[in-house]
Amino acid sequence: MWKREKHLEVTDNKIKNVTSKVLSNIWAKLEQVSFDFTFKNGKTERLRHEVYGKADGVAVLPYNPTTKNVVLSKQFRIPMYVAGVKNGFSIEVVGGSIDKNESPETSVIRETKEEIGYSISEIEKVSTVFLSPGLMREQVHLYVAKYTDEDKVESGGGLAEESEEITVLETSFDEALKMIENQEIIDARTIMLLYHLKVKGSI
Ligand SMILES: Nc1nc2c(ncn2[C@@H]2O[C@H](COP(=O)(O)OP(=O)(O)O[C@H]3O[C@H](CO)[C@@H](O)[C@H](O)[C@@H]3O)[C@@H](O)[C@H]2O)c(=O)[nH]1
Ligand SMILES: [Mg+2]
Repeated sequence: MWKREKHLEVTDNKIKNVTSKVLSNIWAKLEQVSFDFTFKNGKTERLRHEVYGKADGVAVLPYNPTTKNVVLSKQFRIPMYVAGVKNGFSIEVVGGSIDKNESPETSVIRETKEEIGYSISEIEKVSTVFLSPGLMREQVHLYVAKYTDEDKVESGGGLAEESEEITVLETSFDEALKMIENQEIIDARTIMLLYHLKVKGSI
């Protein structure tokens, strides 16, 4: 199982007496964490902060170096809708929450088949990132993966039993980059992975 090396030495003397109270635990857990924080001037204060999260997540950008295409997905995102953005429809990389007892790699392969119908095997790790460090404890493992047309084995579209309705969107890499510039793509994971391919010159 993936584990980030913890840098406890940095915070050892600054943070003490960490306690947590669960405020809500329906889909994910919302905790109120209390802790003693010692400021640079030596003063210590008891602080409280809300932290939200479920499991960690994965996201993957499949790319085809021969056709210079990438495969994205389009789906309704209620948090975006509530924020008043783009009618709530978001163009994104494949991704989701890691199931219990699943490795990030197995999760990437499962989500790719469920959401866009591709069977991928050559996955390449890019990074593990926090998307909203002031709110979320979730860490998202980011990947890119080469695919060919032969890897399309199912229609995709997401799981009906999870009320998912996903449109598969195969598009040229250049077109995807333009969609970042014109704000059609505003999901951070998607922007990171498209720019990763560009910087590395992988496509
Ligand atoms: N987030 C969320 N999802 C819910 C809820 N109730 C049901 N779901 C359903 O659970 C499924 C989750 O699908 P995934 O593919 O696993 O996740 P995702 O929504 O694509 O991924 C996003 O949310 C994950 C947490 O749920 C994150 O781990 C991931 O990084 C990303 O932000 C979706 O069909 C979603 O509608 C809820 O209260 N909250
Ligand atoms: Mg998903």
